[in-house]
Amino acid sequence: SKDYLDFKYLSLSLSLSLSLSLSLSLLLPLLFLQHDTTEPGSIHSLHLSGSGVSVSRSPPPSGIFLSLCPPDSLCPSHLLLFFHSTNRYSKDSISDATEREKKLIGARKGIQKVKGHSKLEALFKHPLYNLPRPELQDDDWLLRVKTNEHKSDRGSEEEEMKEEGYDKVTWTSDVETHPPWLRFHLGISRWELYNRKDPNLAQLTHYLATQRVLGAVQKTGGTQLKLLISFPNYGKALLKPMKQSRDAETDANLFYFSDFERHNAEIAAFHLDRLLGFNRIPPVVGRLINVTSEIREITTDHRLSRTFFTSPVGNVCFYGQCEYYCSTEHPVCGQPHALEVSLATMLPDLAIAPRRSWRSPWRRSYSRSKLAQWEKDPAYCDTVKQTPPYNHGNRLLDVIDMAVLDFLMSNMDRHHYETFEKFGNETFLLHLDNGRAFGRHSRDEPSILTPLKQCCRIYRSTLLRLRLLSLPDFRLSDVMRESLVQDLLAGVAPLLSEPHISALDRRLETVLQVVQDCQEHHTDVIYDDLEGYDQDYDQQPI
Ligand SMILES: Nc1ncnc2c1ncn2[C@@H]1O[C@H](COP(=O)(O)OP(=O)(O)OP(=O)(O)O)[C@@H](O)[C@H]1O
Ligand SMILES: [Mn+2]
Repeated sequence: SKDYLDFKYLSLSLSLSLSLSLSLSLLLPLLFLQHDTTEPGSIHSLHLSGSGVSVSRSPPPSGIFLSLCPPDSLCPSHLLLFFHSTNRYSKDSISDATEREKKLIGARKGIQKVKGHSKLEALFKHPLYNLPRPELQDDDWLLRVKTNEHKSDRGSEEEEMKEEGYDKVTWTSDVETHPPWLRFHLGISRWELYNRKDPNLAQLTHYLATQRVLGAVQKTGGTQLKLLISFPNYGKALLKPMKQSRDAETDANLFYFSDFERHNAEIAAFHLDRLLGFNRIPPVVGRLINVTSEIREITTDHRLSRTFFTSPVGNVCFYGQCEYYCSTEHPVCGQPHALEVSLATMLPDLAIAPRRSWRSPWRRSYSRSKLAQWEKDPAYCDTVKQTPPYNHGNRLLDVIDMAVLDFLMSNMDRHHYETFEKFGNETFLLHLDNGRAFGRHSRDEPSILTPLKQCCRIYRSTLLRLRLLSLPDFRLSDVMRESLVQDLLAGVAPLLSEPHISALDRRLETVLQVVQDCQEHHTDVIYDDLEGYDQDYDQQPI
């Protein structure tokens, strides 16, 4: 029997408008097949076709993946095909982890014992966090392993596969066979980046926090230093280093576009987004990295390695090459080797799952002197409402969700957001790049809420969850504290200082107040996305 992997957009996004034969002759010398022949199910053929690449192999289909390496990755060629036969993500991966990490895991277990009256658990049990999900069709998944194609030439083999359970469900939810990052990719749908209840999420964060670092190179794109880290089993993560102490508040005279990126903001943003019920930020974990053994000694990136030096007090430092803050004056330093970093799960490669980047209508001017249009025109939302894609569907409401998230964490740097091209305009918005959040706790930035204030529109489900989070039993600051403690790095130091955590409650009150003010002056403020569900969510015991 045969299984087909078929990534529709492959040839398109590779810009291989060349003929098939030309593509074949160009690509084949570049192919590196990495296949563990001790595992069952060897590959017996490979097809390049107009619609992409498909692979057929003998059963059981315990795992095949095809990956295209970005230009700035460690791949030895432009195109790599990886074939995961099975379970190379070994369960004893912890044994790879350092002693230090083991200690951290110990610390985390200690924390888990305090369960029983967990506000976080109570929150996630609430019906508002367990809404019926729309049934997903084939094209609602970002990546699908096609098993029903070529049905006619399969015949009885197809039946056989079904009997043995090798249907789509097996491919996408069999937690045993794929490494966690791959299961994460296969779980991305039109409406959310991950399912909060998917047990793979914990495995994915554990994987990021403990797997051996195989490679570290600078990631191009963006303005500040970040590294692309690679792990065994081809997992990858985006690393942002710690640059300033936890308690440092951003200088009030610095413009938002001059602010440093914060590793803990990336981590905290992931937790906050999940607590709001959005699930639109790729999982991010904190980790201590040894800058010498896990970056300097293994990197193949000379532009990076030549920026290493030892500071006057004997710490190993580097600064890399980038537009902002990549100089001797702004070093990233270990103590003497250990450095706190954030590691964000990488989304599927752009060649497999292209994304579209959208300029935010409420983007700041990124100028010291100019105001943006939205700052000058109180009726700005009327213009936005008439402009595609905001004139149709839920896009405006999604931007308002994003503004609420950004206001709570005081992120002024949301110049763009992204969507997966495959899903067109009917899809969730990715909230990437949160490094400039949580800069100041003593001040709120009201202008971040402008989309909500000017449009006076919000999803009912979002509003109800915000109200829930303002109640003592689910208080946002408390669930945030509890959620952040799950990160291994919390064993080193709390990921957010208390003033940042309590600022969340204050800002949440402001959001609710803005909605109330809207309701006093407008009808139609609340968009009822819960219509048709039989439960009365307002009446839930709280
Ligand atoms: N988890 C991720 N997986 C894949 N790509 C990502 C991920 N996070 C960010 N990116 C991509 O990398 C680019 C740069 O990342 P990021 O925006 O965090 O860096 P930055 O230096 O802050 O950028 P900028 O200066 O433009 O704000 C983003 O535009 C995004 O497309
Ligand atoms: Mn940024």
